[in-house]
Amino acid sequence: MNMHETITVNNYVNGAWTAPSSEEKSKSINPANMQEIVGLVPDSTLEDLDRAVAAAEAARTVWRKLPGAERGSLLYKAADLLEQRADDIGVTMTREMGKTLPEAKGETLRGVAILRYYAGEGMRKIGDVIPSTDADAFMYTTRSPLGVVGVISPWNFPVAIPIWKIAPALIYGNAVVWKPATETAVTAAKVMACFHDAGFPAGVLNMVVGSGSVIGHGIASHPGIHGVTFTGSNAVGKHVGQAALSRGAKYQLEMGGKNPIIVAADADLDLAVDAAISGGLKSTGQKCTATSRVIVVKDIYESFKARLVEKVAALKVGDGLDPSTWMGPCANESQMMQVLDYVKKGIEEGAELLVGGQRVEEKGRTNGFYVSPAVFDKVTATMTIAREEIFGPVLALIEVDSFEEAIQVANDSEYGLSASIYTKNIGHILQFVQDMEAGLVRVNAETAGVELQAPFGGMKQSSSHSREQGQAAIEFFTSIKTVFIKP
Ligand SMILES: NC(=O)C1=CN([C@@H]2O[C@H](COP(=O)(O)OP(=O)(O)OC[C@H]3O[C@@H](n4cnc5c(N)ncnc54)[C@H](OP(=O)(O)O)[C@@H]3O)[C@@H](O)[C@H]2O)C=CC1
Ligand SMILES: O=C(O)CCC(=O)C(=O)O
Repeated sequence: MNMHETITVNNYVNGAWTAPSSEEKSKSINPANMQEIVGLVPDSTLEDLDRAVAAAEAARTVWRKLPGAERGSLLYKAADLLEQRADDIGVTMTREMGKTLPEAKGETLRGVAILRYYAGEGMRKIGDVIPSTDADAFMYTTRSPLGVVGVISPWNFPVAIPIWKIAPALIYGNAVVWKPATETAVTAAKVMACFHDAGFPAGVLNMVVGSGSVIGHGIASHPGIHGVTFTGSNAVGKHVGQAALSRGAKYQLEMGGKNPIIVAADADLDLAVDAAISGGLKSTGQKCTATSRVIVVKDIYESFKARLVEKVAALKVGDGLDPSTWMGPCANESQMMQVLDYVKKGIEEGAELLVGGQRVEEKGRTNGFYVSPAVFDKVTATMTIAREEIFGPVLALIEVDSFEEAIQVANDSEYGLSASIYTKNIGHILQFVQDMEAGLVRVNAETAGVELQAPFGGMKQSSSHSREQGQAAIEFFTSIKTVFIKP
């Protein structure tokens, strides 16, 4: 396929690519070069959504009654196809939302591994035998799928996040209606094509592309959708949760983070600097698990800061398809403006910008949404850049007097998604693990980078307190049924 072909995206409903009922289309543009149109993306209507929900409703009973191993074999086929197409899908992702090609391809292969993991779930246990007080009775638990599940996914992991929602939904016997982020609808269509070519029965998985306010809201409020799983911003997540709750549907929300890395006095400084950079700036800081608060104990503050600034200043910003690029552009103009606004606010509130934080408009990069990675010094816990999710390449350095103060500052956030510490002190490690209010705590490792076989989710405002991925996913995508049988 020509790398610069403009792709027209359609919906996928009842086993077929389907033109939406509205002719309206928006352009998906390359954030590294806004003149390049990657795709034309439909603005579907509620009529399109209704068709997809009806198709899922019609398909769900036969799908649920298939043996888990048969559902799994289709997921294995989809995984093989995704693997075969990983180069093309990686390039499409980079062109559509800007992350570098190695990251985009790595994410696609992570999608393959997630599909294979959940394919295997079709052969694993779904219940327990529980002794009854009645000696003649047999009591056990089994699991029922929810029915039709709505998946609302964001643009920052356009392959991995939808797959870690769709794959468990399907393997546990649900039918799915998926609304991908408009920003990455072309990538989504290529993922959808893998499921289509794998031969899933019509109606089991449907994709409707359209705006969040129409199709996303439509999914959250649709009486034919029994469960909604969402990843994205806090404001939208809360709205989705409320809409689902008000009609008694199950919901799961994964939202923002303001993730801290604590650098203790005995940390290996080179490793800690690399972790702050990788955790905070890979994917242009556009991860919910991105490091954004770097909390450093005073003894080593100056030497950590000097090493960090030197390395950040040397990072190469550019088109993610260029192999020499370390960090790509922001995913779109509004993300870039959001980052620049936070930089401005940081300066206005008294933080000192040590490096970066500027729009990059040098030769060859005038057409993209490039921002140089930023490091702020003299950040206090009350400043906006220490409290709100920036979702961009900005690190806020916070100096503390002691390890105890570091933990207290790290917990001083409405979010609680991930947190990391660099130290060799076993006492501090144990205290960090115990006291840190976050769903994912990592010791001598960066804040980002979740493993597909482990539960993932946040505390406080970062999630609806449920967990995704690993075997934890079964809790959302099924209901427990307790069975009591007496002869
Ligand atoms: N935690 C995370 O992983 C993510 C966090 N974010 C945060 O959100 C900010 C904004 O990014 P943005 O893409 O706008 O995130 P949103 O929360 O708006 O988007 C996430 C998904 O929700 C959909 N959506 C939007 N509005 C509604 C609605 N009213 N009802 C139901 N669904 C809706 C979007 O559709 P559409 O694409 O059509 O808008 C998209 O599919 C980022 O700067 C970042 O702070 C963003 C992405 C991921
Ligand atoms: O850190 C990761 O690998 C996952 C991040 C994530 O889930 C997100 O940004 O939404």
